[in-house]
Amino acid sequence: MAILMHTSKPKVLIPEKVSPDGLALLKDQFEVDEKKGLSPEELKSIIGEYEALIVRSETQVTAELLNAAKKLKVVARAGVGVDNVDVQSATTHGIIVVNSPSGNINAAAEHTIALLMAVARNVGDAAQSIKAGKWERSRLVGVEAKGKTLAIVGLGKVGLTVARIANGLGMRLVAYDPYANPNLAAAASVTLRSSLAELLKEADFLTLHTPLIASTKGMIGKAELETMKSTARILNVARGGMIDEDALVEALDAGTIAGAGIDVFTSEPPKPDSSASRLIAHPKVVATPHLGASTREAQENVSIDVCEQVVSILSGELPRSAVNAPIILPEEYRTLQPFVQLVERMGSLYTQHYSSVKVDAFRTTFDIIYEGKLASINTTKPLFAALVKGLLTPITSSDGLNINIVNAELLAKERGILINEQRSREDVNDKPYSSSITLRARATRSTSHSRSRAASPSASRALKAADSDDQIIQGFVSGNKPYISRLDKFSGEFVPRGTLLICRNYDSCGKIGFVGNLLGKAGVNIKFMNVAPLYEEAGEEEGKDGEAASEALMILGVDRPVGEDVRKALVGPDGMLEASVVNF
Ligand SMILES: NC(=O)C1=CN([C@@H]2O[C@H](COP(=O)(O)OP(=O)(O)OC[C@H]3O[C@@H](n4cnc5c(N)ncnc54)[C@H](O)[C@@H]3O)[C@@H](O)[C@H]2O)C=CC1
Ligand SMILES: O=C(O)C(=O)COP(=O)(O)O
Repeated sequence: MAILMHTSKPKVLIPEKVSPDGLALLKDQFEVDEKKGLSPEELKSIIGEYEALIVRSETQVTAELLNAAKKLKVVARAGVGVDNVDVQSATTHGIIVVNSPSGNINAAAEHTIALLMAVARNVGDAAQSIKAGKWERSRLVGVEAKGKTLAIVGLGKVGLTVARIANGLGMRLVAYDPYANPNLAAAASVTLRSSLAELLKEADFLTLHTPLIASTKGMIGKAELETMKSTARILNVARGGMIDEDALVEALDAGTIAGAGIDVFTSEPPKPDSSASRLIAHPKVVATPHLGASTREAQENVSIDVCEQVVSILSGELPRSAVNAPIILPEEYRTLQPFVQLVERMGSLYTQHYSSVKVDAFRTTFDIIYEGKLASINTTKPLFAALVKGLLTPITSSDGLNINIVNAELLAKERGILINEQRSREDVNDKPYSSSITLRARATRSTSHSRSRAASPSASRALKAADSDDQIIQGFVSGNKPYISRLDKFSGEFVPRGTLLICRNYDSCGKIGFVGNLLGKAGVNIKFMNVAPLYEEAGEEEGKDGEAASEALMILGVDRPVGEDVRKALVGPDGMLEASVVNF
């Protein structure tokens, strides 16, 4: 079987300014191309070479760009908002989108407070005036934050951080967020309002902290502005497009809104004569060029956060903050990660071993049984994906198929693979591990539903009842290392790593010498060898001389790939019954 290997380092494209702190993590393993100022056409023409793309808010990651991306496995957004990424299209292509959900929250919240104070005390106007040689003390009298009502729309991570800082300024805090956690709101001294209309009426300062989505687009328009106090000031460090820029300019001109501090615009950078440009030019507006996340600290945080995730994804591990995949809790992540590796290797061992010993041995109906502690975890989706990846990667082109938690279910279905997930409550207290996994390929196609989660009373009872023609692989994790503990009817522990030669033979003298001799002639060194005897319930078979003979499995770790000619030469009347070569 052809095993595909990368001959060159995977490539990562960074078309924007991303802090070098994270990029340093990539440079050893990947080819990192920082290419700023690319036009959409230029980006499209080169994206096909890259496995990872790291962006901030300026690069538009469109469906058209993703269509041109032949090898892309991850789009990493070094920040929070993914409104510049076509996440749906990425999902369709099996491309994981990750972001840094908390790396720049503090920066965005502090910038909001900076704008609040700047607007309250006319800092922008005063700075320009004094630089122009003026001394306008009476025109530039401001207002205090203390005692004023800060109305927050969107009480998520940034909104809550703004609330906590504003609480320290002595502001009265109210918020509108239909999905807010009331306990977190109360702990931050925020009173929740049940409608936006109610909130707007009482705002001295209004600040927006929602994502730009259908329900927030244009949420502050002419009609909303008209319900606000004429002394109210508006802040936006979330996204352009949530406030109608023309309506705000009109209200500022008419004096029905007192001022605004704006960091984000409908077009960035603003086009000349656009509504964004008019808003920026307005004397009552303090404007900044999308600087919310632009602190050294935040850029370092988000860069390290997403680069670590790029490394994880390109190494076949789970990302921490996938936008288009189920979120794995940190404690679950720690539990699952070694099992993800185990399951992927079990799947890969299955495909490589069985299709090597018998061409048509690959089956499409599998039971995967989680036993012990693993049986009580909430989500097994990453394990399911790892199994599909392990099963299919050895028989597909690694460039053509990018299997991950986003698309595994769909790909399994497309290939007619049924995976029936079961949880066994069987006690594993007498074992040297707390969880184990059994993969069973059924001899006949079952009608069971893919990803069904039937709880099985006991994995070993289920296996005892199994068809003798079922193919079985069992494994466990110990000290974070994956072990295979059973392969078919043989039990014996080995680590699925490097190149393994797996031989089935009658347990008689001279077999080890036979294999060693042949491998030696082929220049292959044996690094280690394990012998796996028959599993306790498996019976003995008749040897070639008619006597009852016991079979055993020999697992040899070798230092280089074993050619198909050598593998074939190992099998014969004086040698092995079967031999397979497996690469991890
Ligand atoms: N200017 C900048 O450089 C930065 C901007 N941001 C932006 O700030 C915004 C908030 O970010 P996070 O706090 O991290 O997000 P988050 O997801 O933690 O919070 C968003 C909140 O908005 C609420 N929400 C959603 N729809 C709503 C609706 N229709 N009405 C009221 N509330 C609604 C949600 O329930 C959630 O609590 C995002 O748009 C993000 O892109 C974030 C960092 C830097
Ligand atoms: O994280 C966000 O949502 C931001 O808006 C920050 O954008 P930036 O990375 O500074 O282009």
